[in-house]
Amino acid sequence: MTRSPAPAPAIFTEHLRKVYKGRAVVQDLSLTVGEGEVFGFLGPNGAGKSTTVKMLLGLVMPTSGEVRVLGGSPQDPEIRRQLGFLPEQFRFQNWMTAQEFLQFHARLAGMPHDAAQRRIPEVLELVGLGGRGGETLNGYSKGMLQRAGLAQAILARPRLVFLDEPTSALDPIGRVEVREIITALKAEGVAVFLNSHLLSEVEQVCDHVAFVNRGEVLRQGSVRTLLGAELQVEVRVSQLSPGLLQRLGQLGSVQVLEPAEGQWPGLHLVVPGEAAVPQVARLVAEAGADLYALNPHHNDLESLFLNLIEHAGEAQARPEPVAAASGRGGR
Ligand SMILES: Nc1ncnc2c1ncn2[C@@H]1O[C@H](COP(=O)(O)OP(=O)(O)OP(=O)(O)O)[C@@H](O)[C@H]1O
Repeated sequence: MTRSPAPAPAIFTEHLRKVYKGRAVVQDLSLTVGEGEVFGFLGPNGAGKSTTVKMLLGLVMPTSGEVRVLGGSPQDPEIRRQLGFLPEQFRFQNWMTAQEFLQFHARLAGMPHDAAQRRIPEVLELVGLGGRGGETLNGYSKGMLQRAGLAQAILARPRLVFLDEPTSALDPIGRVEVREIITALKAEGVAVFLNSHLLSEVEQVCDHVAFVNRGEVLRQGSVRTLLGAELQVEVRVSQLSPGLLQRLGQLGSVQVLEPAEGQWPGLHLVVPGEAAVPQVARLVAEAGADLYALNPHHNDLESLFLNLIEHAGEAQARPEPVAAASGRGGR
């Protein structure tokens, strides 16, 4: 019986750890990112995201633990050739035109000259710089530079791309375009490892996410599972009788809102799914009240993130102030 080997994940790490000056800035990091998956790596400033990316790219040696990208070592030039990287702070060769800059990176990536000549106008078009490739980079705006950086990252048709804050300098149109590029990469089977503080964007484009804080994964999973089917519903009515409150309480957890000048009495309900929404309307009508607002919305990554970080802060921060933390974790 022949057994075909399972395809290697795009990224695999186990118990990955990095210690700087006696302090573990990444600890016990175990991640798997599948081929063609868009993975969001999220955390507050200083959480260890860039250090992790550098270890995945083979630019920083882990203190301990295992890293495999595309089934091999990130130190292997054959593997590196298949990786793309857009760092947050790219140092551009400003005196070059965008075309020269991409030709330079094509040579670094070992692309044959003819293939590069065909590919460069294609990627310039893709990132919205079609017709601007002949201009020198020192005349580019911040957003144009970020687009040029993205063109560089996808130039050599990588199988895995690391994008560190790829939309930080872009206007809303540019952000939508980058999301479309990421979706197109995914459709071609390219895996994308995305660092971004723009959680609404991450939510739209990522399949899986991991939340990190102080070098540790707090939670990881598919966006769908993490956000769940649960709904938050804001309800405003002409009168909130104890009977109505009691019946609504049977649908889910209820929090009565503070009465405010000029606003109808209101409450927040957390219900298990959409089926509860028309039931709310029915119960209000049955109680003889008028319904002024019924606003259901799903949890979002931002509130999940804030919640996780807040709880992690409570658990982690108290006993060990940051300055004292330098003694912990070094092996
Ligand atoms: N070369 C280094 N030497 C010493 N400490 C370092 C080094 N690089 C990073 N650190 C420390 O490691 C911690 C994590 O830094 P890292 O840049 O990985 O965080 P980050 O999550 O990418 O932050 P940000 O969102 O602000 O970019 C920080 O406390 C940082 O000061």
